[in-house]
Amino acid sequence: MTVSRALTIAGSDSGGGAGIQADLKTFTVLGVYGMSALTAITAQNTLGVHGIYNLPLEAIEQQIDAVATDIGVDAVKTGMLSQAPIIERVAERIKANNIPNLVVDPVMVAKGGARLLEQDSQQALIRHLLPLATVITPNLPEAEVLTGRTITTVEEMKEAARHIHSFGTRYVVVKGGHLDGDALDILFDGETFAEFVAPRHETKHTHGTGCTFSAAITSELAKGASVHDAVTTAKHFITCAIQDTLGLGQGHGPTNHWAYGKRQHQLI
Ligand SMILES: Nc1ncnc2c1ncn2[C@@H]1O[C@H](COP(=O)(O)OP(=O)(O)OP(=O)(O)O)[C@@H](O)[C@H]1O
Ligand SMILES: Cc1ncc(COP(=O)(O)O)c(N)n1
Repeated sequence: MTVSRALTIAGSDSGGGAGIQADLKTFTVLGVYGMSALTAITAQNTLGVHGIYNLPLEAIEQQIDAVATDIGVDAVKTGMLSQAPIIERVAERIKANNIPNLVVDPVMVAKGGARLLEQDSQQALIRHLLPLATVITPNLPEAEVLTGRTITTVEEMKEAARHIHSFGTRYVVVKGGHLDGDALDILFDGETFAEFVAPRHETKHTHGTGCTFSAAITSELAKGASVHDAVTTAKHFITCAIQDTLGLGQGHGPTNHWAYGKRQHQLI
């Protein structure tokens, strides 16, 4: 039996809705063997982030090298990388281990408002990580930071995708979760745009949607899918996960990682 292998390089969310935990759940549901390299431990629940503890660069490097040199990695995603030295070290180890199919989720601020990427480190993402990336998946506030422009329309999302593509990333997905109306995401491959639309579901339980979406893209790339097909599956996965809410916690609760599998099962 051949198994596809995916690695997440991200922070731990003790509440289980975002970060490493969301990624590993997504990998498992999509039938991919999941591995992790932790960059930080957060004390977090649905009400917010209560503490952030970055791991030493040495520990981050050893985790990436350990899995890459033995088990192998078919696709990798990055999530919370909170400081420029962490970004630089992660980029260096991805390159040194020749890890293919890099999906960058440029996590900057948690839903509750806590800063997960230091402001003076944003340029390091552009300089060190984006040129290595197959796909980058900014939400609107992240796309605004990366481009220095305000984004309020689909046309402006497309302009932002063009701008971000010029940093060297092969594909750009600008997520429209923060706009009003349908949940519309744009995929740009350097020449053409594709749109992925789902009805907006009115819910406060959207903690970790970006992590889950990018982990689903990573899973599909690990299995050999094209970027367009990977985004199609990821959109379906996250739409199911948002619609079939678990209602956990007193604040922004997690999405439902089982929902996509349940839906597929019902279709059989
Ligand atoms: N209320 C909603 N209903 C349906 N789809 C949504 C909703 N909110 C977000 N989405 C979709 O979820 C995916 C993630 O987008 P979003 O903009 O929420 O990412 P994000 O802000 O990075 O998430 P997070 O910061 O929570 O990790 C996108 O495909 C987006 O269109
Ligand atoms: C460890 C970690 N990684 C990523 C997020 C972003 O998710 P959200 O924006 O939904 O809070 C988070 N809160 N925690």
